[in-house]
Amino acid sequence: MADIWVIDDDRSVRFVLAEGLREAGYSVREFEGARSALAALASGTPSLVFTDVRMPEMDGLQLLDTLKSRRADLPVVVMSAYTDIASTAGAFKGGAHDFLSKPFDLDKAVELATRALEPRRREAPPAETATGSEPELLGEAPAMRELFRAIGRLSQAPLAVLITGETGTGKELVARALHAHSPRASQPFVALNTAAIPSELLESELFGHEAGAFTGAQRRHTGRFEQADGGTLFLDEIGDMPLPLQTRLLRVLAEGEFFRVGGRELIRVDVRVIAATHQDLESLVAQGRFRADLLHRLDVVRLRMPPLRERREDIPALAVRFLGQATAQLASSVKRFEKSAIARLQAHDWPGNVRELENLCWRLAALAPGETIQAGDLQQALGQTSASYAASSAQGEVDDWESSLRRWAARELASGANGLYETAHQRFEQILMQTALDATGGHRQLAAKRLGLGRNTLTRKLGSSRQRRGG
Ligand SMILES: Nc1ncnc2c1ncn2[C@@H]1O[C@H](COP(=O)(O)OP(=O)(O)OP(=O)(O)O)[C@@H](O)[C@H]1O
Repeated sequence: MADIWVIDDDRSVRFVLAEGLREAGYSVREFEGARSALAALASGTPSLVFTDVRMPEMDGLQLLDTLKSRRADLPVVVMSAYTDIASTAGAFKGGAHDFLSKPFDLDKAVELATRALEPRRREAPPAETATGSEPELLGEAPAMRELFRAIGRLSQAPLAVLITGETGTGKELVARALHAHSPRASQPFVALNTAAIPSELLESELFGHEAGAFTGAQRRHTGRFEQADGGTLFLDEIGDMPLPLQTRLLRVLAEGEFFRVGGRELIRVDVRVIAATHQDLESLVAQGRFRADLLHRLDVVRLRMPPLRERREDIPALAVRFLGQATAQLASSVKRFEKSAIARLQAHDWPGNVRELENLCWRLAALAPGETIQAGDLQQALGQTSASYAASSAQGEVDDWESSLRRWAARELASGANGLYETAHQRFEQILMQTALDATGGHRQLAAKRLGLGRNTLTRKLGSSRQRRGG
C-alpha cells in the first residue's frame, strides 16, 4: 500500500490531512518537522510526501531539496499559505510535484494524492535559477491563487501560453511573471501590442526590415523576434493581427526562422511566445478572422484572468498598494482610505479592471484634498474613469501608453536616472512624426497637417531628431 508522509508543524493541518488520506485507504505517517522525517528515511521510504513550507527547524523547500537529492523521483507536494509566485515558483523549481495552497479543500488534496501516485508522467526539465526583477502580482482570491500556482508550474516548461481576460486584468504582468521565473529570465522579455501598431508596420516590427525595404526605411531595423532571441516574446491583443501576418507568424512559429522584410539572410531564433487577447478567439475563428491553426499553436495552455468584479476581495489590498505607490512617487502627502471609501471601491464594477483602479488611485493621490479619502471623494473620480473605459475600447489604448510611460518613468527614477524629460520628449516626438510619415507614405506636408504642426516645424524637428541620432 502507498505510504504517504505528511510533514507540518501545525497539528490540526497534519491531523485533518492525514485522516482524510487514511479514509481514502492510504497508510499515512505524520511528522511535525523536517528533521524527524529525514531521520525516518533511514528505516523506510514514502511513496508521496506532503510538506509545509514554513516550519521552525528546517523549511519545506530545503527539505524538498534534500528529499530530491536522495530520491529524485519522489513526488513531493508543497503546502503553503503563501501563494505568491516566488513561493510557488520556488517549489516547482525545487522539483515539487504540485503546490497546495492553504487553506485547502480536503477532497482536492486527496485527489491530488491519487493523481500523484499514478504512474509518473514525463516531468518538465529541471530549470535554472530565475533572476531579474519580479513583477508584483497581488491577489488572494481563489482564482488568483490558482493562477499563481499555474504560473509557477508553467514557468518551468517552455510551452506556448495564451492569456485571456478583459483589458487591464494583468495579462502583461502574468506574461512577465512567466518569463521572470523561467530558465529564460536572464534573456530579454519583449512585448508587442498588435493593436497599437498600424497594420502596415506590424510585419517589420515583428520581423525587422533591411534598409530601403520600403518608404521611410532608412536603416536596418531588427524586429521583435530577433530582439527576443533566447527569451520571451509577448504578443498582446493577438486577435487584432491581420490575416496575412497570421499566416507568416504561423510559419515562423513552426520553423523558428524567417527573413527580415526586404532581406535575404535567413534568421534563426529561439523564442518562447506568450500571446494575450481580450477577444473571443474562437468566435474570430468562426468568422474567418483568425486562423484556427494559429490559435492551436498559441493555445497550448490557456490562462484566464478573472475580471476585478469577480474578485472583489482583492480590491482593498490593490487600492492600498496603488495609493501608496502613487503618493510616494508623486511625493504628495500620505493619504489613506476611510472604511467607507474601501466599501465604495468594492461595490464598483471596474470595467477597466485593475488598470482603472490603479489610475483612480493616481488621480486621488494627485488631487484628493485631505489626508483621508472618503466615499464621497470617490463619486466623481469613479464616474470619470469608468465612463472612459466603458465609452470606447480605444480609450484603453490611450491609457495603455500612459501607464507604460508612467511605469517607464518610475523605473528610470528608481534606478537613479536623470534627464528623463528630454529623453521622453524626444522619443515622443520621434514616434509621432515617424508614425505620421509612415501613415502618409512619407508625405511631409500631409504628415504635418495630420499632427497639427506646421510643415516647417516638422522639418526642423525631423532635422534635429536625425542629428541627435547621428543620421
Ligand atoms: N494582480 C495585480 N496586482 C498588481 N497590479 C496589477 C495586477 N493586475 C494588474 N495590475 C496592474 O494593472 C495594470 C494593467 O495590467 P496589465 O497591463 O498587465 O493588463 P492587461 O490585461 O495586459 O491589459 P490590456 O489587455 O489592456 O493590455 C498594470 O499597471 C499592472 O501593473
